[in-house]
Amino acid sequence: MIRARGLTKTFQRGKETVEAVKGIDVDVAEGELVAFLGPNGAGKSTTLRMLTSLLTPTAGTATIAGYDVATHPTQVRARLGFIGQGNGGGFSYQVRDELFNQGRFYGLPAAEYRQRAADLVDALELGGLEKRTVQSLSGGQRRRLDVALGLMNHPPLLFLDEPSTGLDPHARANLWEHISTLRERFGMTIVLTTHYLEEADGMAERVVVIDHGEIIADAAPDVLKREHADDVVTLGTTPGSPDTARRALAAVVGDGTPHTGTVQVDESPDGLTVRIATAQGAERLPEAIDALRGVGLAATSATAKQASLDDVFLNLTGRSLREEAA
Ligand SMILES: Nc1ncnc2c1ncn2[C@@H]1O[C@H](COP(=O)(O)OP(=O)(O)OP(=O)(O)O)[C@@H](O)[C@H]1O
Repeated sequence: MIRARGLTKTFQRGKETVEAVKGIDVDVAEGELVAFLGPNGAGKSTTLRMLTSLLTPTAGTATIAGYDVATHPTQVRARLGFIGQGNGGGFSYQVRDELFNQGRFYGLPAAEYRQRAADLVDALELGGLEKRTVQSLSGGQRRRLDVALGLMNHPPLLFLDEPSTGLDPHARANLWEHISTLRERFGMTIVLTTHYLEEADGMAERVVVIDHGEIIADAAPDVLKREHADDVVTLGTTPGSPDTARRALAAVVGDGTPHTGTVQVDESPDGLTVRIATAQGAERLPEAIDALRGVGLAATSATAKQASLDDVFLNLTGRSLREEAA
């Protein structure tokens, strides 16, 4: 559905040249739900705007359903819906008129745009709001209207630029539920940008991590976490020798090479605190407790923290996405 090679965009800001996107290669297959994740200014929006033909690439190529974005923008636009950051429609218009206007814009006959508007009002739970003005809607309702507007032409491909920014957690969860339903109902390919880690983790099948205009990782969230981050198991034990604990755990955790895990033991008068960074931490926890018991150390507390996409970003860049997004 999407194929980009060496996609590049530079902007001139006064005398300074900003390399917003530096030669991105990316493919998106039909039916995929892909999240572009990265901090502010990473180049996510610029990439999306090139893929939607809104911005001409400085170098490289991108095709949508086989049509080049630079040479065939009309064919490209006919196949996609684009929901930018904070569209909102005309504030003083009624919801229903906004939807109808969008249908007219795409040249649909009246019977058809009325039917589509009714379907989308139903799918996005905008029922009862049709006669309200856009400005009177809540943030979440307005975002759902944005999505409905983007879907009036029944695009096989939908781009959403930061769909949930500014929404409270409840409205975000609700919007996601609607996006999933729409995807099942209309079988769309969806590409979105976000800087919410949990959102990319929970909702996307594939995450493309972008930093400083480059793709630094591209895989399913679970694969990214397995390959680039460790779970952390923390155990408290009764007092004893840190060296004994370390030796006992080496058999469980491995030799400290990447992906086999590392063990750190701190001693205090109350006992030992053991920190094990390893893949599949929760599964290793019982083994670790058994190994310690075998050398006379009883566990007094135990937690297993799963690796997150923030750990992935931190390990790849040395920076926390959580702090940058805050
Ligand atoms: N029209 C423009 N003129 C000059 N610089 C621009 C322009 N548009 C974007 N940039 C710069 O390009 C870089 C990438 O911006 P972009 O908006 O693509 O990032 P982003 O990852 O989408 O960030 P955000 O999450 O804040 O939307 C930034 O340094 C930005 O300041």
